[in-house]
Amino acid sequence: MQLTFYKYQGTGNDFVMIDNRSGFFPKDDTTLVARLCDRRFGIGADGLILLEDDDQTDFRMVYYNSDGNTSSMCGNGGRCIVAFAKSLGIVNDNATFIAVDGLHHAHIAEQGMVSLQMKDVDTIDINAEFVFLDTGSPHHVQMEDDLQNLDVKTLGAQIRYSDLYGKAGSNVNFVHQEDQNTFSLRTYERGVEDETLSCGTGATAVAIAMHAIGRTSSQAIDLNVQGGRLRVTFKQDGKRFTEVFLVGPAEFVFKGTVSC
Ligand SMILES: N[C@@H](CCC[C@H](N)C(=O)O)C(=O)O
Repeated sequence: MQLTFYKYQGTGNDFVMIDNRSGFFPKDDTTLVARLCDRRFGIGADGLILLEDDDQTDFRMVYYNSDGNTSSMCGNGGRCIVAFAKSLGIVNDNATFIAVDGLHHAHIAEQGMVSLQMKDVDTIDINAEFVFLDTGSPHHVQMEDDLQNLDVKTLGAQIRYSDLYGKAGSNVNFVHQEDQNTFSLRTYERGVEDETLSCGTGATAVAIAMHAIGRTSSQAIDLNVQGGRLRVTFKQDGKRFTEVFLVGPAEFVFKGTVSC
């Protein structure tokens, strides 16, 4: 089969995008997805995303990690698929789509910045050493003094596979506070099993966690990730975080065909 694909990236979190409105893609072929995402034997990406038709919304997002398995929500991928849908003429500057964690609204602003509404968060597990919360995907968040010299792959894997998270595992974020409303983070991603240059649900989790533990009182938080900068805004209603938006760039890289 000759497969046409589009490569997108959002702050360095990169994705193979496929227009599957015709339903041609073999969705259960884990080996194929993993091979397409492989950086040596395939196109190379942190994940693969199918854009599909949906009856109620503009489109459906189906997300796979680079290990070939479908997973929970991908925030950067959600921003990238909105840019992809616009390039296909499916949406203009506003989009509504369905993903594994439910309905999402998004807006494309000037210079291609995509603002994506994330799910509300009302359960935050605060511990002495870390915070755990689900922003569409599960995230462990812990503070670090020396973020730049941290062995994120080794430490992240230890936490991801620890008894804390059992079989399901978790994504793991290491955070350093820069100023009142700016944090730097590095993320180990489940399903990629490595550090990625950015994780959108991770940045969202860090922003909400830092507010929840009193590190900031701001409701507009800047996040330095390895591949750029993201912003997360939200409203707080008691223990519930609502109107959560993840904002950042989403860029087309190249289009190609591959035989598979
Ligand atoms: N890169 C993503 C997160 C993708 C899902 C994650 N790897 C998981 O399986 O939990 C993002 O931008 O949110």
